[in-house]
Amino acid sequence: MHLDDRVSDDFDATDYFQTMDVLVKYGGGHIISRFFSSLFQLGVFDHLEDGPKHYHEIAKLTNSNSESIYRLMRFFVPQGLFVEEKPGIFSKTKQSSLFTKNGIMANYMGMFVSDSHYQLLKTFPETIVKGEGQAPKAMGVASFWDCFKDHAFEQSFTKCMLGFTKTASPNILKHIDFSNYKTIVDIGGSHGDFIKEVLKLYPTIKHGINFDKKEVIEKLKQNQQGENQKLQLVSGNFLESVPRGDCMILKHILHDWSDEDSKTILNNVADSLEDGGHLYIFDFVIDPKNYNQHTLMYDLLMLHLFTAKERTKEQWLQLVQDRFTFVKFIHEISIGCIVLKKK
Ligand SMILES: C[S@@+](CC[C@H](N)C(=O)[O-])C[C@H]1O[C@@H](n2cnc3c(N)ncnc32)[C@H](O)[C@@H]1O
Repeated sequence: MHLDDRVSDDFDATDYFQTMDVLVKYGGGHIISRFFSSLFQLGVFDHLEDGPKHYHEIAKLTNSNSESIYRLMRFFVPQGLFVEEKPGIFSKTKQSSLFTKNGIMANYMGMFVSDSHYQLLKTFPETIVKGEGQAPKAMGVASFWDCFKDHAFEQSFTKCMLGFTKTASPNILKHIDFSNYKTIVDIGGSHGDFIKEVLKLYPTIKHGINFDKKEVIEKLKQNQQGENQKLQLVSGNFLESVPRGDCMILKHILHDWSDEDSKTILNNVADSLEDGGHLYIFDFVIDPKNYNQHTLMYDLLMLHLFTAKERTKEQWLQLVQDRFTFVKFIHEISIGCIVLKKK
């Protein structure tokens, strides 16, 4: 090796591990993803639910090689997925329970590690070159939402969103008081889980409307007989109109849409919002002084899927200013929350 081929002389152990971190996390993300999905496929998370177990027992239960399963589980201890309580004895954590076969994140996880998701990202470099999302091209559709014509896809997406909501709802409900509203409308409410939680917590709310695309609402109607009498399932297109209410929710909606389409949605919301009512937008807020990598990952995913984006505080304020007055950001809400009043 020539001397010039080496990194500089002050490249020390810290630099070495930082480089390896970058390599493993970004270059080798797919490697770790396969490790993780193996745990999921073998049902390792499920087997820890009823108490800590020695890896020999996990190996028996999953029909696996003892030493291999030990090494796989050990890999995820630093990530906080398991605790190795005593040598060879592993216990579950808050995180591992979410990834059991019926766990809240199981569907999300299933989608992330599926071959079709890998396929979907093959066109990502083209997205960057063109500045327009090429995921629909990789999926063979004109727009991502066309995939909903395939019921299996729609169901799997809806279950993913349910996982997202289940993890975010407790934090949202802790920081917002919905008690003064009469009619709450969840626009693009998908599975309807969020509005059901709100109705359960606030018996004074008279009416809840879960509004979404026809494909989503029809499926919900088939499965939800005899549920909450106050909950109405309404189908439609939020680019055309939305139902009336004094509390409007847009949760993980506007980050799927360009500024132009978002303004159309916001106009329709303003037209249907009762005087004195509020709009709650739940979407990430990019803080350039404190970047959050999770938010920035979704920003790129939104670009790839929808030619859309996550927004900074300033971008949000500019987007809503034609029809809404800014009330506040609720910073305690992990997924971001902007509260607005109609102008
Ligand atoms: C990213 S999901 C968010 C779901 C839900 N709000 C949540 O946070 O879990 C976007 C939702 O918007 C719905 N959607 C997409 N286009 C729509 C349209 N034109 N009219 C009504 N709903 C639409 C989708 O069916 C989907 O349920």
